[in-house]
Amino acid sequence: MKLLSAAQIRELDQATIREQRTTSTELMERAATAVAEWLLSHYDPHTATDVLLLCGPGNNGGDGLALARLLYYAGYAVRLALLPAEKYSDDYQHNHHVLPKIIPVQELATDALPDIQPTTLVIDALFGTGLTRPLAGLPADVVRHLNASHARVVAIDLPSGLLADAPQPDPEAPVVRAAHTVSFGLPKLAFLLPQNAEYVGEWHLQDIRLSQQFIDHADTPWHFTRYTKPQPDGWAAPHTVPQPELQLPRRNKFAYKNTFGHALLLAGSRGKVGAAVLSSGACLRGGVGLLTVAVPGCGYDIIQTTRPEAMCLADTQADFISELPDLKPYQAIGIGPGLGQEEASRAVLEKLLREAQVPLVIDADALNLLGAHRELLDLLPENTVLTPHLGEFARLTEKTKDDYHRLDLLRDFAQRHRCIVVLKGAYTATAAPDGQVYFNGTGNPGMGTGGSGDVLTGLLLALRADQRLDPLLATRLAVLAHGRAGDLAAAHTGEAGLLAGDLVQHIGPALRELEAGSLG
Ligand SMILES: NC(=O)C1=CN([C@@H]2O[C@H](COP(=O)(O)OP(=O)(O)OC[C@H]3O[C@@H](n4cnc5c(N)ncnc54)[C@H](OP(=O)(O)O)[C@@H]3O)[C@@H](O)[C@H]2O)[C@@H](O)CC1
Ligand SMILES: Nc1ncnc2c1ncn2[C@@H]1O[C@H](COP(=O)(O)OP(=O)(O)O)[C@@H](O)[C@H]1O
Ligand SMILES: [K+]
Repeated sequence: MKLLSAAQIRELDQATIREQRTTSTELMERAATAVAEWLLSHYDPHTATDVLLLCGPGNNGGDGLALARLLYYAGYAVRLALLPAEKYSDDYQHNHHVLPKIIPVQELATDALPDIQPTTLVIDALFGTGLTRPLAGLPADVVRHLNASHARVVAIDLPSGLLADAPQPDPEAPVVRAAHTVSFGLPKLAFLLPQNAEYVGEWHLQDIRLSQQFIDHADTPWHFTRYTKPQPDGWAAPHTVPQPELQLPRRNKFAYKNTFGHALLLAGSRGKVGAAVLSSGACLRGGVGLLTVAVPGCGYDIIQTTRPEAMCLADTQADFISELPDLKPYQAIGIGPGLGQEEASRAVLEKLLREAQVPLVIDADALNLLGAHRELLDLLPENTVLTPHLGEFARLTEKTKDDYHRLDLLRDFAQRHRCIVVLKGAYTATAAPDGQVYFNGTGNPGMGTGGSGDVLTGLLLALRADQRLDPLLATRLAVLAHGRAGDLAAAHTGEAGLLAGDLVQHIGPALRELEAGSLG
């Protein structure tokens, strides 16, 4: 699904109204109803006995007013605190007019801030996508007061004070710290960045039937991929995004192992042969036709014992890789997990970049070697896949000012070097050579454990060797399936107990789901 800018979201609202011959008032009612439904399924009116709605003067505040009415009729004890302003949006005024008179309303002032107890459920409807400047004066006082209360906050659309698509111009200005953000239709770029996690909390999307036609035609470099469980009868909600062609093709009855390719993995050094074990396991479970693992001498027996399905080439050096095998047999080559940064291994990497005629996957120490020898970047063959985590990415580029700056660097790097960069993290961002960026919605914090990245490299290598998949599809599928394997594994082990080896065990089921699954 696409991520749109604040300006595009405003146009989307207008397009929806035009296309569906509805009114902005009706659209606001849909939005408020969607939030009310979410609240009803998360907070029982009998236990949420004090619900305070903070409303600003625009349509976000209008959502809050409409929601107050709906919650009142649903049996919640609601009260309102309104920001005074010179002008209010039309729909705000409408919803103010139709508010049941019985709901207590307070006008906010610096010396009249609302009573907020830790047990109060606060709905933040101060500002949404219409924020034009950092919060100051009374709105800032209200937000500071709210944040100091430690009450549970549910933000409508966006935590107030946060921009949907850009860094905060004034880092000192306050932003609401929400436990939950309930947003409409599409996620916002701001939700996916670690620097905003403390404000956004958990985010949730509610469908309000925004114009699919507008979304389909909207121009944006940002995309979000999540896994949604297929409905039993193949039914998909009408206003989820059209199903992108992000499925693993089923295996043809007469497919032979050549179809799935012969991969070469160069991995491991003394003390880090485990990385080669994990990565090769993932490659095999990823469905590769044949796998050869090149390891230093010390890794030979280990690979032969733990991965009988793979062939193994032992380097003449015992502790690190110093030789590049003959590349002719292979359809894809991966290098990096546990490699170490010996000069001889750097030379192998350079030779590989100069000689390889097939897809490459570059990870871990191979990335660190590229960072330390930037002249090698000019040798990267087109569509090479690089899989840095944040630290490796900083070594490849520069120290970043904030998450938005990092995204700029990411797009720039992929475009300049004509390669695919998988920037790993909670919402792994895959940048394509054309500057498009795909955030991944699968995975969990249990995957923050040694070896998880090695597993991704192996899986990616398998899908890059698969002759049926193009480079970007293979990469996006691998990232999606890797996270999904993490989610399936965590269902058994819990997040804390998750090991990278568990990811390997769940790659098969994750890929099987993607064969039949639907994605949005
Ligand atoms: N459109 C639709 O049909 C639908 C929209 N929906 C909802 O509308 C929301 C967007 O509404 P919106 O565009 O009215 O903007 P909103 O976030 O309420 O803020 C604008 C107001 O705040 C003011 N203001 C801004 N910055 C300020 C500051 N720092 N300090 C003080 N004031 C500041 C600004 O005043 P001004 O800048 O003119 O001074 C203006 O009065 C969106 O997030 C979603 O919740 C849903 O109902 C679905 C249907
Ligand atoms: N909080 C999280 N949510 C989702 N995925 C995560 C999270 N933390 C880590 N991961 C995933 O786990 C993997 C960790 O990779 P990496 O940092 O290279 O680990 P290692 O070097 O130990 O193999 C990446 O694919 C990353 O996206
Ligand atoms: K808000």
